[in-house]
Amino acid sequence: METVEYVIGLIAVIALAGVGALVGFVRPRRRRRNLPPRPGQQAGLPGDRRDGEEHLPGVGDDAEVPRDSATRTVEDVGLPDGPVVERPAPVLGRLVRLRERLARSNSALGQGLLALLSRDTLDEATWEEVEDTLLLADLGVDPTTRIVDALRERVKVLGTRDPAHLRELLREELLTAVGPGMDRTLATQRQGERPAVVMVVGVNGTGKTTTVGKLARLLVAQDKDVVLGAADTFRAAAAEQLATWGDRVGVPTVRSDRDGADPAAVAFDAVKQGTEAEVDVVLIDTAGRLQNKVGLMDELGKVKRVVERHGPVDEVLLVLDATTGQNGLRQAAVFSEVVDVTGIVLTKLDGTAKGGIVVAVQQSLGVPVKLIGLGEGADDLAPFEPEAFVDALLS
Ligand SMILES: Nc1nc2c(ncn2[C@@H]2O[C@H](COP(=O)(O)OP(=O)(O)OP(=O)(O)O)[C@@H](O)[C@H]2O)c(=O)[nH]1
Repeated sequence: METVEYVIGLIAVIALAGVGALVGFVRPRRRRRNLPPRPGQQAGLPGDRRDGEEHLPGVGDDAEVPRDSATRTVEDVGLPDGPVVERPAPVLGRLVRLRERLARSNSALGQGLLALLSRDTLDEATWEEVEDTLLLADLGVDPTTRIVDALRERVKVLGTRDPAHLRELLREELLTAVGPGMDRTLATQRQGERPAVVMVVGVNGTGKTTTVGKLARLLVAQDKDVVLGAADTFRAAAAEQLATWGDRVGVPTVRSDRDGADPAAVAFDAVKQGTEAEVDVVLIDTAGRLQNKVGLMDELGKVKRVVERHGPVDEVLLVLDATTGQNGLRQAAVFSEVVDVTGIVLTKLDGTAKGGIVVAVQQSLGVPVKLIGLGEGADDLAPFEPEAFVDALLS
């Protein structure tokens, strides 16, 4: 009997221990199930591991739960294709778009002349004022005398006092002075097996690098392939500045790794690479130099001669800052002797009342103004159109 009681007691103890153990194991797992789901996790999502059971991390779990979710490919996350290339503004009608800038800065010329011609009497004193207005706008003495003489004569012969008619006469005379018949085409067509080569020259700070950058955009807008040559090796930041302009429109820049490298060598390489790449145009930026520094002017002549080993330089553009007025004419004459300037770029016409410099510089050099700068914006460079220019002055 004692043995039976002993066995029953032993079974009871074992059973109690078993229940206790079961409770101990089951409780913690229940508690875990009641935890809120992790953000974004729902039942049945790939985060659930144990054969249909939800899994939330707990003390003692592996630090990392293996993922069996489909990995997203690069295409799925939509990476950008490459650097964003800008689309420059169309070339056609640029001057018309920018006419406000000209009209604003040159209102003394256009509106001033119209006001004088509309006076009740056109006496000697009034004609003198007309003359002064033209001179103040930097037209130069000869063109001013010609315009005033022609206007006086026509007003006298026609006997007109009608403002609209007088405006028309003034427009015609200004247009004649600006030279509507001059050839202003930029030589940017490929020449047989080689690209057109354009060199940009001028004194410091006139806007050469900016002009090369803007011109590259203008050519890209005409669907031309362009290479830039950073032959301004004087100013450390110039090559960087040029390359940035090029990058914006997907145009490569040939430059030297070294500051102070030989500008002729850089220009030569630019034309070589442009030829190999079969581009349409190679644009070469050069360092600013004062016209009275003989050594620097000689160096410029050398750059041109070295480039000419590949073939002729098709266009030499002299950049003149319109705000410097008559001083620009002296620069123009010296540069023209050294590198045979074929076209003028007048920059900063948005910031000066001296729009007449267009007439003066053409008159003194016999070289046409081909482009004008009308602001610091990337597309604020326009091909020069005499009619649109005069209309802007008189608007
Ligand atoms: N308002 C105005 N500013 C201009 C125009 N063209 C150029 N500039 C500004 O003129 C300044 C000088 O331009 P750059 O292109 O650096 O001149 P640069 O001739 O290359 O200078 P250097 O290399 O030192 O000789 C810059 O601040 C340009 O933004 C323009 O048409 N209008």
